[in-house]
Amino acid sequence: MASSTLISDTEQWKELKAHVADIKKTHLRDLLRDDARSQSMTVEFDGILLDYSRQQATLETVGKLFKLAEAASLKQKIGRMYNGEHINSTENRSVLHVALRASRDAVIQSDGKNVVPDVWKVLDKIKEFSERVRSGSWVGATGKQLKDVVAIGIGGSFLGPLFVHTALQTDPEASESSRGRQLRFLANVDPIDVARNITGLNPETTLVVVVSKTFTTAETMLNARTLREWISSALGPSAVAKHMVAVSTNLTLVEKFGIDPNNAFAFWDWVGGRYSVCSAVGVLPLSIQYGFPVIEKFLKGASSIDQHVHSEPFEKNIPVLLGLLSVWNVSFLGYPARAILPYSQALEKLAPHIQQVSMESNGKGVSIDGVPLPFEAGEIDFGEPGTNGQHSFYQLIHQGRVIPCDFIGVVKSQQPVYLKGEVVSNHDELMSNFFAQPDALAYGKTPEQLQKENVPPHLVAHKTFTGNRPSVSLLLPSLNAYNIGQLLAIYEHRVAVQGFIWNINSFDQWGVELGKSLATQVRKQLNASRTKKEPIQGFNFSTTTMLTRYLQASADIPADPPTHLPQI
Ligand SMILES: O=P(O)(O)OC[C@H]1O[C@](O)(CO)[C@@H](O)[C@@H]1O
Repeated sequence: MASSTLISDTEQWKELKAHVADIKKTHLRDLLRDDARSQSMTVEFDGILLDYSRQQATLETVGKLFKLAEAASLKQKIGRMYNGEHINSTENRSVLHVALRASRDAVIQSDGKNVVPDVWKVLDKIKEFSERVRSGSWVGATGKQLKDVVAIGIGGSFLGPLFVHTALQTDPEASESSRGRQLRFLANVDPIDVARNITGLNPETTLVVVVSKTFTTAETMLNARTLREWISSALGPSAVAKHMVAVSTNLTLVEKFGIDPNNAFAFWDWVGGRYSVCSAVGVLPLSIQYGFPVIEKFLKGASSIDQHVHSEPFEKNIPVLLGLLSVWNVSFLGYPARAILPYSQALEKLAPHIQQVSMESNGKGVSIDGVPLPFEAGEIDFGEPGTNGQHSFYQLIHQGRVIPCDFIGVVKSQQPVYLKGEVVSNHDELMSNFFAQPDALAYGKTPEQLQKENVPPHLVAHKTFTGNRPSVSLLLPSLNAYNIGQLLAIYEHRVAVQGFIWNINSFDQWGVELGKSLATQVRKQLNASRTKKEPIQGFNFSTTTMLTRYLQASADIPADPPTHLPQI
């Protein structure tokens, strides 16, 4: 496909469009009778089992999707990513998060330079620094050990590390190695988030890690200044050197902020924010919390999937299959959302993280060449761990709108519980639901079945489940650092695959800029109105009314208040 051609203009896309009518005639209830079909829709790699037999798809559909992948030059695009070409064309950058978890001897080029030695230089520095903090050879300004870490960052500088931290917290090895330590995340510029983060912490024993790719993000920088004040008002300004470190691509601004460049951990413009958890963004705070050896396992898990995506034929390639099926669901079957449903409480932050990875990457309206898309790209991602979600939004998924679901299960619980006399273990109870829900969605329940059960006629319609609702199931052997890395990389690559098929740029995010610049105008107005009583100017009636009310109702706040930090 020539780069300026819309994928929707290709024969392969049109064939899939025409094929939708064939699929609409089928029901998963019938498709699932064909064991040979189901068997060929099961793929295993490195301990992970993917079953996509509950997709509204036949083997013919999958064949057509592979042809679409060919038309979209998917293999070549994946290759171009791994070769360090500037596939993020609107920012003129390579996209090389795979280099962040490559082995020490790998060679991955960006702009003619092997970037792997730079990656390992930073990883070695993190290993050394995290060991010093953990062992107490790096202490705070008053000589006390730094037991607690507050990581300040937002978006990609927050969600990925929070996901991995939450997933590791209950892993036996990780929880053992983090005994006596706390890791907190300060993301929102809301001062309540500051209050929540510093409550119960002592500046003397706290290390603040400021994480920002650009080191200009308004929320992060204000939070960084706030915690700098928290430290220096308690321990004196010179304490900042011992209590604040940074992760950024912009080391000049780090130094300007007052953080010693020796205590800064670099990453590079070829790492997108939402793909940065495997850089110092995630590896530094997580290594301080859990120790570098645990986090190295996480990187190895992600690397295993990186190699799989790059080399495995599409028929057996888990992220490619998942990506193609998502394109099928969104662009052909017209399902705009996707539910991420991990049957593991440890994965409670997976959906929020993937929400950014997916929606910031693929929520685009034009092709990579700037041509408006005549089809919808991207999807609405949301989710909750099972079984909690079952008692919340599953009603809509079962009887309301059709939402393709990702069911993620784990064979061995991080924290098994067995109670003598119970029918099954607590984890088996959880997993009973993991196995049941996909079939409930696929098969549904017919009026005939209900009548046989003597359901009163006036309730039959209410109790009918139409079924034919698609899902995929992913079964992980366990949930240790390695598996968490695998899961992360599966989702990262799946999202990229979708973008490659849609021929959009999944690696820029211009859509976040407009709101930011309007907030700058409001910030200026608030300052001018509070300090110089300047009238509100340049806003429409609605915003002017709201701003007026806000300023009038908070007129008791002094124009130049003294520094005040949360007191709870
Ligand atoms: O790491 P930074 O530069 O502070 O950016 C934080 C986040 O802000 C965004 O630019 C969106 O506003 C994300 O893409 C990014 O992850």
